[in-house]
Amino acid sequence: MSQPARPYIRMNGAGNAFIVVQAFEEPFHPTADQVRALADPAAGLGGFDQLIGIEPSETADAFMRVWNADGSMVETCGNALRCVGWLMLEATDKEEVVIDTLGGPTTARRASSSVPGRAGSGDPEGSTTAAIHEVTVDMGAPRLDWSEVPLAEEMDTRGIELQVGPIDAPVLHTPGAVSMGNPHVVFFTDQQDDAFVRGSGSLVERHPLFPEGVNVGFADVLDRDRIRLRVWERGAGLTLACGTGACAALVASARRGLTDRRATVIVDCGELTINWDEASNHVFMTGPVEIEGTGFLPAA
Ligand SMILES: N[C@H](CCC[C@H](N)C(=O)O)C(=O)O
Repeated sequence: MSQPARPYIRMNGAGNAFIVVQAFEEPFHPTADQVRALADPAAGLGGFDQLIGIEPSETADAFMRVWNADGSMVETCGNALRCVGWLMLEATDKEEVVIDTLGGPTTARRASSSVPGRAGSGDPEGSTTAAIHEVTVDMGAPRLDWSEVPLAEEMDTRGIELQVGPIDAPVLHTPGAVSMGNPHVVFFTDQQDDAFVRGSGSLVERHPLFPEGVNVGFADVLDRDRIRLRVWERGAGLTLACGTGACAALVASARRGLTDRRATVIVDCGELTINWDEASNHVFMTGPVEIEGTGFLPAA
């Protein structure tokens, strides 16, 4: 008998696109090839940046498994933690939920009541067809030692020895390096057009300095509490938002004295509020969650 079709929820976190599969009752372990096939627009899912599985956990309310569109299974995903956090908050009716990942445990709670999304087609202003919810995730402490990012050799992660472009006039240089459970390098630049981000991001993503690859941030610090950020994501390319990337950009900026410990990170499709709390050393990320629709995965 053929397997019953598997339901999914299509969600986004500030534009970062996810297909979310509930795997509490039945395991969900797609191969890398199957993930890539599902990510292909020909699969009819509309493409995604990450595929997300929600699994049972003995130590948390759920375990979140993350696959990039290229099929790689990775440690964590900040925007998806808000989305899964919202689903678990709704399902458990708890004030906060613990979501474990390969990058460590995190905690999610509602940041405020749902706010109206875009007005429905022809509906009067304020009525909505898509509710947008604000969720705060405690992402835990940033990992700042070179060996935790990880880098291939010992360096000061506040500004590592890496440049892109001609040696005498590099277009990018001396980025910060941070792990939020997954590896990030953050360049400080106002060059953020698609071609530049794609060209240099794809170069750095697989640079030998990053043995596990790296997510490449392009941070334009606008003032002490505002950063404009674009990210070339490891295994997914240029995305509309990157939650762990926003956390890494704030931490890297604060470590260089460019911002305070709290800032609004402006991404292509919205804003994330990032607070690197001094007392706990934890990074808190607040941002939107949108449920776009549901469907069934094509047969394997
Ligand atoms: N591409 C990332 C995973 C997704 C991160 C991003 N979508 C986020 O919201 O944090 C990596 O390979 O580490």
